[in-house]
Formats: sequence, C-alpha cells, structure tokens
Amino acid sequence: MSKKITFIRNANQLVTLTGSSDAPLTGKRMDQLNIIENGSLWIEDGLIEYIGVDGEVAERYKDRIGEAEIIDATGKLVTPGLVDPHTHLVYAGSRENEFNMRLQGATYMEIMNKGGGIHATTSATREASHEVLFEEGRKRLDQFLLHGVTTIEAKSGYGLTLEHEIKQLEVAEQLHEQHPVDIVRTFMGAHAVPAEYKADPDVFVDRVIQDMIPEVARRNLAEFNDVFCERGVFTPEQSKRILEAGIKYGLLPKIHADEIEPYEGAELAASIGAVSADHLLRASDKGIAMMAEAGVIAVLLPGTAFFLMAESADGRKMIDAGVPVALSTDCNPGSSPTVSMPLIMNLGCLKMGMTSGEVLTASTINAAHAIKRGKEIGSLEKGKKADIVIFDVPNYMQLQYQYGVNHAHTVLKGGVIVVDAGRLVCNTFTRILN
Ligand SMILES: N=CN[C@@H](CCC(=O)O)C(=O)O
Ligand SMILES: [Zn+2]
Repeated sequence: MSKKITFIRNANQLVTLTGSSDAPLTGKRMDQLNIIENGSLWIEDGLIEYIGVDGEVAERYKDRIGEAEIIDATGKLVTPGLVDPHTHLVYAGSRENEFNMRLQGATYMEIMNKGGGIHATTSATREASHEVLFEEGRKRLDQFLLHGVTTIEAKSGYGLTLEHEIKQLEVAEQLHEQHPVDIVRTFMGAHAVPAEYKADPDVFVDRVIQDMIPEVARRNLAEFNDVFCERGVFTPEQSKRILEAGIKYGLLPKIHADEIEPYEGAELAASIGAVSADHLLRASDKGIAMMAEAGVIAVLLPGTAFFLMAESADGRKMIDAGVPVALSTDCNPGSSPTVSMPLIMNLGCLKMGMTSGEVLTASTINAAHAIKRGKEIGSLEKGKKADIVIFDVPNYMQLQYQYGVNHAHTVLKGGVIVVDAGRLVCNTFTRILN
C-alpha cells in the first residue's frame, strides 16, 4: 500500500521547538521556539519526515510532490499540536449554581465543605451510566480539538469508590480509542474524602491505598496517580502515603499542590520526585526552589485562578527560578469549566507574567513532558507524530495579542486533517489513527 503523504507548505512561521524531546525546557530556553520562516513539513504515514524552508523541502521531494496532499499555510503560523496535561475530562452534571454562589461571596472550599463542589459532581458521576459519561466526554473532546489540542491527560476522581473510579477510567480509555484526541490517564481516587468517610478520613486513605491503587494498576487503567493535597482535603502526610503506594505499583506521582493555602505541597512533590506539581498558587519560595532542584514540572492553571477570582500562580518567578513550567486548562465543572488552551495561554501572559514564546513552550513540549510524552509529541521534529495546528495568524505573538479568540484554523492528528477552516471534519466515532 502506498504511503499517505502530507506536505504543509510555506508557513509564515513554523514553530519547531527542536531539541526538546529529552527534557522539558527551562529558563531562557522556554522563550526560544526555533522558528523557521517560510517553513514546510513533509509527513509520511502520520510521522514527521522532514522540516525546512519551503524551497529546500520542495526540492528534496520534487519527484514525489504529486503523491502528497498539499496544505498551503501561506501567511499562517504552524505549531505542534497543543497538549493539555491536567484535565478532569470525564464527569456528569455542571455547577453553574455554585458559580453564582461564588459570585455572591461564597468560597470554593465553603461550598465543598457543605457537600457541594467535588461531592456534587461525584454524586452526579456515580449516577451516570458509562454511555452518558462517554457522550459528555466526547463533546468536550470535540471542543478541545477545535481549539488545537491533540493530546490531553484525564483524571478520575469523581467516583471515589473502586467501582466508580474504574468506570471513569474505562470511559477515558474508550474515548481514547474512538476519538482523535489522545488521552493519557491518571488515577485520582484521592480527590476528596467522600461523605461516607467524613468521620474517619484515614480509613478512606487506606481504601485508596489497599483496594483502589493495586486494582487500577493491575488492570492497567492509569499511568499516573494524583492527590488533592490541601487543608481540609488530604494532608501532606496522607498525600505522601498515597503517592508512595502508587509508586510501588508503577503509577507515577502527580499532585494538586498549594492551590488554596500554602501547605508544603511543592516541597512534597520535590521530595517524592513527582513528575509534576499542579496549581501552586500559594507555593512557598522554598518549595519552588526544591522543585527546580528536583526537576519537577509546574503545571500552572491560570484559568482556575481566574475562575476562582484568586491571584494566579507566579509563573514568572518559577521560570526565573529554573522550574520547567507547563500550562493546562484544568478542565473541570467546579473551578475551571473551559476547554480553551488558547485562552489559557492568553492568561499565562496577562496574569502570570509569561512571554508569548514561553506560553507556547508551556502548552506544547513542556506539557508533553508533564505526561511523559516528550519523545513522541510536543515539538516538530523528524520521527515525531504529525500532531500539528495551523493558526490563522502570521506570527506566534499575535496568538496572545489578539486574545480571547480561537485562531486554530486547521488541525492535523497523526498527519490526518481533523479540523479544517475551524470546522471538525473527522468522524469522532471512528479512530482513524494508529
Ligand atoms: N482542586 C481540586 N480539583 C479540581 C477541581 C475539581 C472540582 O471542583 O470539581 C481542580 O484541579 O481545580
Ligand atoms: Zn485538577
């Protein structure tokens, strides 16, 4: 069978981010995108084969141009597909009532402590069938794709029993199989202490450690293990036990850290060797320094701070301290019901002191490293997956300057066009990719 060839031609700017596959970018390197002007990409069977200036690539493949599907990117910006390394994709229901309560002064934790928040979504998710959760997740994935996102991480954590955590992870697996967006799964049984264990949270911690983690690992349902380390949720000691139990079963640690209060979550992430520490709005200077030293990726979620009307994490300070920074939507029904990585990048610039280049690095290669996919995706280099976005702007700075707009024009997943002129063109129920 002949190869499927795609030739993206003559981008005004082609952001390659080459040389970043082995480790996330830090410091000044986060702002160096390795751009090719008038750049072109030759793709064969879903993988990037060659990148260069248009004339050079055309000359190299002159005998085979007739076999290629040609995409004209003249005047446009081409980047790696966006990667979202922190989502709570699979859930039922919505919480606009809580948003309205917060607009009138109630706080996120007050609502949760009264049985709303994560508990409300847990009830709705426990009641929902696999089919309903699949359909809700599919709709969100279509929206992610339309915004240029080609890979996401998805957490469980709205089941809080073995049965319902497995249901969420299985829905995520099925979505991965049937939707062009790739999904990397994280077990988060320690997302909240369910009402039935309120009197004795340590018993629930034991259930997570003794029942859930071994079974999730045995059934290969997740690669990562995450915990909400926050005053009133899980203590640093409980979080440590949960993350260490995961490590024992091969689940790599991630942590929701220092979101509402300083709670030494960043310090724990560094000491345990977490792949990432996420949120970090209230991380201490000591914790940030320890993360830099240990190479823990900071997954920052400026949409959550925005939506909770809180001060954002200090992305500038973290980058200057040498911490590798990634960005994410934190898509979830309570603290950040958005699917828009372009908006998140805008907020990274406007609320966290990051540059236009840094937010792109944070949303592509560093985000890929935060889910251990840095060797396959996140930059445009020979041998990597042809997950690509063509934005209808002439340069990468305009992506941030014309804020609040989805500029994604064409999206390719594994070399196949899945969004064309801003419209979905893939059949979301048939995985067309390997
Ligand atoms: N903070 C904890 N977990 C989620 C919110 C979950 C929810 O409110 O439903 C987060 O990352 O923000
Ligand atoms: Zn989260």
